[in-house]
Amino acid sequence: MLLEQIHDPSDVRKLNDEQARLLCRELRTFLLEQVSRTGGHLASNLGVVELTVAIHRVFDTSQDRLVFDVGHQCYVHKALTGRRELFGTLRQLDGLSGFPKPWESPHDAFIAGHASNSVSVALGMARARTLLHQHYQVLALIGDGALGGGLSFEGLNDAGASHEPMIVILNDNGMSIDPNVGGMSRHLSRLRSKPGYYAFKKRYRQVLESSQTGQRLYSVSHDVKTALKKSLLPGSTLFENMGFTYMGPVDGHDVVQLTRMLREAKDLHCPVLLHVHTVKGQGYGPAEADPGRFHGIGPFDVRTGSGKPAAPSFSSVFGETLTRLAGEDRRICALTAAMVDGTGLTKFSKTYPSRFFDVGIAEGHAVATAAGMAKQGLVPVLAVYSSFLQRGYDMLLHDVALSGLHVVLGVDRAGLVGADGETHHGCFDVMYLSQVPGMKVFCPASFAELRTMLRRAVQEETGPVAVRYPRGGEGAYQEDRSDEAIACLRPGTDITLLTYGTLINEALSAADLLAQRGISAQVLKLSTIAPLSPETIRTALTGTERLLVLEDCVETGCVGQRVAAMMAQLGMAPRRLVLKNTGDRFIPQGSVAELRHLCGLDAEGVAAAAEEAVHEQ
Ligand SMILES: Cc1ncc(C[n+]2csc(CCOP(=O)(O)OP(=O)(O)O)c2C)c(N)n1
Ligand SMILES: CC(=O)[C@@H](O)[C@H](O)COP(=O)(O)O
Ligand SMILES: [Mg+2]
Repeated sequence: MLLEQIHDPSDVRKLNDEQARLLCRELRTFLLEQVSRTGGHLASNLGVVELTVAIHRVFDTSQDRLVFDVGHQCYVHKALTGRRELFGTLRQLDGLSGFPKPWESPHDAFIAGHASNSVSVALGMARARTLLHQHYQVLALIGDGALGGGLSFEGLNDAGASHEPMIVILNDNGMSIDPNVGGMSRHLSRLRSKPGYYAFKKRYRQVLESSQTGQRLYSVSHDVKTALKKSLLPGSTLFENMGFTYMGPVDGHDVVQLTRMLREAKDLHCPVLLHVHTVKGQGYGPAEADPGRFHGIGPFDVRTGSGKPAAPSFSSVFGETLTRLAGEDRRICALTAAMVDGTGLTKFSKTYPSRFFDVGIAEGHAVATAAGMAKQGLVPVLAVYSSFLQRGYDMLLHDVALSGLHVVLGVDRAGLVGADGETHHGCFDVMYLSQVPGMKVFCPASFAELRTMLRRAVQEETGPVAVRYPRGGEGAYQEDRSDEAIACLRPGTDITLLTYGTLINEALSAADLLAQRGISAQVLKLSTIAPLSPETIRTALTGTERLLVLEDCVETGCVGQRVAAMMAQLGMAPRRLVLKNTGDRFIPQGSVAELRHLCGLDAEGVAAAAEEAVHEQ
């Protein structure tokens, strides 16, 4: 196999065109074999096989800087940069990351995970190169979905006018996770339908430059050039108008043509945008037919394309409940920032299409537009992953909270998410939501509680309100005690275990373990983590000598710190306080169970910490 002889990208640079084509075929087989075993972001990677090989034929990523946007499409790059043999550990604890990680390889120029920052980062690198008098190429590889995010426009706006030599490679497959949306997406689809655009433009330049009249005309003035271009090339691209040299659209599955175009782009020494047309899932029938399902997929059977059927999850319960609520109130609208299926909104989108808005990868915009809807009398419900909502923090404060608007947030993927790792864990929302004045934060611990809390958030609340829930399903706790601000699920005398959300399952199991060790643990469950009422704290925690607070968020700003401060202010500080959380650090990838264990948030870890606290004098 040719792939087995590729130990380093320098081996790719030695390949002739025929060998490059063969390598692409082998890489597709490799991706299918590997990802079908481990799960991962398959469809996007199948789509960039030729593009990645072409990049490595032209550039040396140990020196040149290749900045991935989102980074979920980096598998081929990893396979070609000495990490092929690690694919059996993909997205597992201590294994190969599914995203670029500079600490994994010098070929990974920058960390990635969240969309739309690549042009900005690449421009920063290009500026550093120029100011430090260094000589390397800078590339940003961005998908059409990520291009729709506002940050991309800020990057393009700056980069286009910068004159910095850099190449933005736009991987346009017409898809985000779902079909791409928005005006930019339409602009791209119009460009895609003119595959001869770049070739025609090149010919037109050659013709003008070769005749004397043409040369005179071409060099007379910018106005003449622009007028000529406009008359000959109606619909010149937004990118050109921003200051980029536009190349494309080029067939993203023709490795030879791609190589040629990249070489041309490299020689231009200015901001270039290379528009590449690819097919998401290319070369694997089931993924081409259903790229959304194969965007991020668990292990599956390559022959049939089928995997484990989806189990009920907090997201699916959220979507069902919201669809039901929307049937009762015509003011209810659902919004998503490009995560229709992930947030459980597929059914809503089909049942109430006129009240469903996929705004693209634009979380800040989603929050602000929800504010506008709320101000004018609608009840907007934005379902958004916790880590992506970080993008909307200012809009939460400025556009929603300052006016006390009734915007409902379904904060999905709260807490540890598992295999996506550092960039995707929802470990910050507890802190940043709790500090928004007027924000109420509900934390369901079961599907039943999610149903009740979402109904309450939509129908009874009047200001900003968030319902936060994790990735996946519920545990053994399936009751609905959401009416109680603090529910006592188990009485005990030696120590109180206080928690919220699905960590209640770990707390209850820890109490069982402690009982076996002769320790009596009280287990309390919070329904709301913001605001926290001093009265509730006083009533629930009176007489508690030892308190352990269990949470899957960072420590600074966690509920435990707030409860402790409140208790101190009430003059009832516990004799011993233990805060169990993810700490002030980034948590790596792994299964949720492994990561809970790593952070001491599993039953065993909690029991051990509680036991130590009880035995401490
Ligand atoms: C800020 C942010 N919002 C949402 C996501 C989730 N997300 C990951 S990939 C993706 C689609 C990206 O589409 P595109 O850039 O076109 O890449 P493709 O998968 O089509 O190759 C989305 C919405 C994210 N990673 N970051
Ligand atoms: C790359 C990315 O950001 C998304 O595809 C993310 O991996 C989705 O995560 P879920 O699997 O939790 O929906
Ligand atoms: Mg795309």
